[in-house]
Amino acid sequence: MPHLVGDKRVDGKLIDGKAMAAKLREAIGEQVAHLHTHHQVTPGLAVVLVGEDPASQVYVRNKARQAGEVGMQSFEHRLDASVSEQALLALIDQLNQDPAVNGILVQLPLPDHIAETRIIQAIAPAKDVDGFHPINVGQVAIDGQGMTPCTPLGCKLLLEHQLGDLSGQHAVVLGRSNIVGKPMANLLLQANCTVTVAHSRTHDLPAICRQADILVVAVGRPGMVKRDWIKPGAVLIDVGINRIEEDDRTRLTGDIDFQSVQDLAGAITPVPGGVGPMTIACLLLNTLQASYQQLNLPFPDDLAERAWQPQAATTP
Ligand SMILES: Nc1nc(=O)c2c([nH]1)NC[C@@H]1CN(c3ccc(C(=O)N[C@@H](CCC(=O)O)C(=O)O)cc3)C=[N+]21
Repeated sequence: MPHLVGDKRVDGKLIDGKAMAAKLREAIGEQVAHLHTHHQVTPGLAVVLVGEDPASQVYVRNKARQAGEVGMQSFEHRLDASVSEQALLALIDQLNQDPAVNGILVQLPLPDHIAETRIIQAIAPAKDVDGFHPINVGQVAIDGQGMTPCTPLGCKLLLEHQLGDLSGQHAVVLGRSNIVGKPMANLLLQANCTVTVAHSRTHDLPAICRQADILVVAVGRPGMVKRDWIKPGAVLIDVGINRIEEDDRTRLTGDIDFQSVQDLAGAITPVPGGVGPMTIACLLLNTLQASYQQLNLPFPDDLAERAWQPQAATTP
């Protein structure tokens, strides 16, 4: 049944992040080919993994593989969990200097003996495709022009595809991490939403969430958001990726109790197949953008929008 969000009609459907990410990667691939043909440049992404966390290994492998699939060069650096902060800083310095490397991602979390903030601050802001460096955080907060963190960027693109202009919508962001919640709130504010950031200390979370036309949930608690937290017709973005051991196998589930809210929502992202694939596609988008900027070429800002048009046409 159709619902109204503000004055916009949405229709209770799944937001297919996996399909949208595939289209976005296709458009990125065309742009990579263009750079190669006309500027003899192959964008390069360096991914650094410290330690052997199995989930991180899967993500890093996926990032490197998808970079290759769009025609980028990927450089994987795997370091032992016991590596010193100094050695990691030396590697980052080397990647900062390397002209073949346009983007650098250091997979988080890092082992306890390494100060994450020091590592993030060592990455050249122009190559910081995660958008975690204070220069980029500040620039995104000021005017949205900095390198934007991949997950919030992916969520914003999904929302704009669903709703068009987001002006005047009440967006509630549940979670206040530096990686998702805070940058998400800044992006939504930039897009003219009225933004509420709620978190574990917020009084009466359900009542706050019920006000949301747009609800972005990034708390890491499986199924926390229930049916009575939802305004009918709201667009729901589930950033949570929780691994649940069940009947001898691992199941992925989000922070929203999907079954209970599905028919009430205007639209909702599934887990898996929602925000996750868009996160990786946006990492490639940022790497492409970093390459353009390092070459002083104008970046086609509407790339994602065009990727999802019926007859995806890419122009130089
Ligand atoms: N410096 C840094 N940058 C990151 O962007 C970063 C990070 N560290 N550390 C870990 C988190 C996690 N993350 C995910 C990306 C894609 C999926 C993804 O594609 N998920 C699939 C399922 C994949 C699966 O089966 O596990 C989906 O939701 O459909 C998930 C998680 C990026 N992270």
